[in-house]
Amino acid sequence: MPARAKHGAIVVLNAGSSSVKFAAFACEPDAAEVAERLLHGEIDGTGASAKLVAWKDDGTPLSGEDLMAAEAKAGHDAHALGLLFGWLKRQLPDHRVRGVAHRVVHGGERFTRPVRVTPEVLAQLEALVPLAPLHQPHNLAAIRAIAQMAPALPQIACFDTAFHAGQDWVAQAYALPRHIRDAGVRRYGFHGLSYEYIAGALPARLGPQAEGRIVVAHLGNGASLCALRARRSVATTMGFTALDGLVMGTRCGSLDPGVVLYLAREMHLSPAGIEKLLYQESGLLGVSEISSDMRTLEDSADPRAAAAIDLFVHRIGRELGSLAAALGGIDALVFTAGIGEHSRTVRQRVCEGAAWLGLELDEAANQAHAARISTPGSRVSAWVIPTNEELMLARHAQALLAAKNNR
Ligand SMILES: Nc1ncnc2c1ncn2[C@@H]1O[C@H](COP(=O)(O)OP(=O)(O)O)[C@@H](O)[C@H]1O
Ligand SMILES: CC(=O)OP(=O)(O)O
Ligand SMILES: [Mg+2]
Repeated sequence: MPARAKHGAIVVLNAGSSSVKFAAFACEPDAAEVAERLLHGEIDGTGASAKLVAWKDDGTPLSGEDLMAAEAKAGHDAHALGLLFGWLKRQLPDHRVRGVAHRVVHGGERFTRPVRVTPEVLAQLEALVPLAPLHQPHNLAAIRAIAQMAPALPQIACFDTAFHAGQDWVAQAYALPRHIRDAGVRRYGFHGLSYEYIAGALPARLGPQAEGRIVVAHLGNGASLCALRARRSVATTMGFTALDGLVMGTRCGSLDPGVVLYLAREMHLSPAGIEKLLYQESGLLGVSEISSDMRTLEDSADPRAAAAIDLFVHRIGRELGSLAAALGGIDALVFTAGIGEHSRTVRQRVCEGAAWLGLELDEAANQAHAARISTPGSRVSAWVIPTNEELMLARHAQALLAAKNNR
């Protein structure tokens, strides 16, 4: 029997700090755009508490023994990702997987656009592991696991840092000696795939205002703000690493560098101990001593949970003022990612704190998770736009593969 002609598909993997999101999109070799999403899912959490869920795009839940095994191996583990990839391929019997796109958090100075992964590229990305210890090792482990299973399959790395690469020098520089800057120590910024997706989604929602002065609040387990002018990144709260800026699930956000010196000299913490403290034991978890998860904190009656949320909201307000200053004013505020899309309380408190900027919250719209949550008369509009990093990954991979085909 002649083999059936197969459609093309692109698989995408988005390994964040608290989850691995995955999806497959249909796309033909020369098409300008990816077609429909075929399936999607998520491994939420790591270790014993990891939960793995997947759905076809019509909403039908998917399951399978490999998926359960991947769950048992817990999330970021390379073997689990290998199992997951094998399972994904079997879910797509009518499709030939043409490529796998990965979110890679740090691209450093060199990678400012998506790139096909080669052994040389992988080595360069490896050197950036110290700059993104919560993410980069998992991103690269996934690439390696799939390369072992399917050595000829194109893998495409898409960078969280790339969207910010065009910022002005002043937005990127630290006031450190020049030779330190020349060694690559500067602000990079992250969550770029999310901001790029939102920038693309703005015109349909905001009309001409989309080209104005906009702050996007990506509030997930990692959290940052990005100032957009004409839909380009002008400034952002994360810096050299994804530690800077806002309070996050387990990360401290902005910190006087004198604290790091004090921890080392006076409290005798090693570099590894400081890294663990700042990346994994601080933020909402460190302040509340309860959880890094906003849902758990919002459900808790413990005053320490309330204090952690207070600090989270306070820091957003301060950083929002800073980005509004960088933009010379603000026309719109957009909420996205896990907390931004789902937490009415956080959105309400952030918007109330931004009243001085001219933002008036529409409480009913906020309660209803409406797309626009500011009043019609509000000078600054406020929005909730679900992000879609996975679609951005698929689009980048498709563009890169199509460019290769057409050469
Ligand atoms: N309904 C909800 N209410 C409040 N917070 C929520 C809700 N759903 C998800 N979150 C929060 O979103 C965060 C995870 O965001 P997400 O963007 O998925 O994370 P990641 O950075 O791993 O991609 C967690 O703090 C989680 O508690
Ligand atoms: C860069 C970053 O913090 O990513 P995430 O929010 O997915 O952890
Ligand atoms: Mg994320």
